[in-house]
Amino acid sequence: MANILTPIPQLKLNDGTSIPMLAYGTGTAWYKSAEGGVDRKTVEGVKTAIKLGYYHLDNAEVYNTEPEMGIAIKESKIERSKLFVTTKVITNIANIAQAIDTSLKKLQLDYVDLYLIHSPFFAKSDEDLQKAWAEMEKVKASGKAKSIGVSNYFESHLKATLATANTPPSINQIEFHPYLQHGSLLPYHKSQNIAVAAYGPLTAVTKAKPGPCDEKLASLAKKYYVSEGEIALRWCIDQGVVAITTSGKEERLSDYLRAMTFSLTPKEVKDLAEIGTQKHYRGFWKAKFDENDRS
Ligand SMILES: NC(=O)C1=CN([C@@H]2O[C@H](COP(=O)(O)OP(=O)(O)OC[C@H]3O[C@@H](n4cnc5c(N)ncnc54)[C@H](O)[C@@H]3O)[C@@H](O)[C@H]2O)C=CC1
Ligand SMILES: O=CCc1c[nH]c2ccccc12
Repeated sequence: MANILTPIPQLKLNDGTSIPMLAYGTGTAWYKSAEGGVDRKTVEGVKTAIKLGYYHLDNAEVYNTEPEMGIAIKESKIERSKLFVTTKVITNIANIAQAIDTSLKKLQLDYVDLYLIHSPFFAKSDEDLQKAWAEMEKVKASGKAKSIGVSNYFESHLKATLATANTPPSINQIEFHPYLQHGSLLPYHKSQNIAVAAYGPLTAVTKAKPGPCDEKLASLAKKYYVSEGEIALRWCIDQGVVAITTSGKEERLSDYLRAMTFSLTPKEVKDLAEIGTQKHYRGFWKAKFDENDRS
């Protein structure tokens, strides 16, 4: 089993802070459909991740796993400053000031490193996006979030937000893998100095298999003596994109860390990207994207 021999690289955000480029999320394999008692399996999952060196933890109010993450952090006895904790707001988007307080209480933290608007689909107009963003800026000013950002935003949502923002979003967390590259969205982020984080980074080797990338992923895995999943994670990181993954299996989580021990060449990144355009696959928020597509 691999341990964290090579440190996880950090990406500098536009507000001067740094974010670890590999994260452990509690939204997919772990989320609870309703609030309830503490789920010890989730607590142990987060503790295992921290033990292995996953110091970037991703959460959201809708996952109902903030209490478990809070307990895991406490029980891990890890220094707060070593962790990078993200959470997101959507259910309580109408009262962001209260939502951050509730999340912090559940997480047993004084601040989060990153606070995100989970999706733009609550907004009926650009003004709704702009008002919500102004509330996010207040959260940052209060010190309850070191950085603020968005998730699942199209270019049009970012443009509307930037039109009135005093502080631009630091990051947009989107589904990103070879089968969902979003055309010009990544270059747009670069032009605005907004970072990108990928959820679902393993999709090409899990849910979207079989696909046109299979052969390339297999040959790269053979070349670097790693699994195809580690190639998929590296493909994000080598493009400057933060990868957010998860697993309930310690061995798998440990293996993902091998993605920190090599890099793909620019040609390998490009080849996989080109092959990936032959297939389109979206795993999350499908109905919302179909309904709202104005990209
Ligand atoms: N902002 C947003 O709207 C969203 C955010 N997220 C965040 O991203 C995190 C990761 O999202 P995922 O889509 O789960 O990431 P992912 O694409 O890395 O997939 C991880 C899943 O793949 C499974 N897996 C890994 N290797 C496998 C293999 N060889 N064969 C079969 N299955 C395998 C793992 O057990 C795990 O369940 C979430 O926990 C959440 O924190 C996820 C979805 C939406
Ligand atoms: O964050 C995206 C995926 C996800 C997992 N659990 C929920 C609950 C409600 C909305 C989205 C999600």
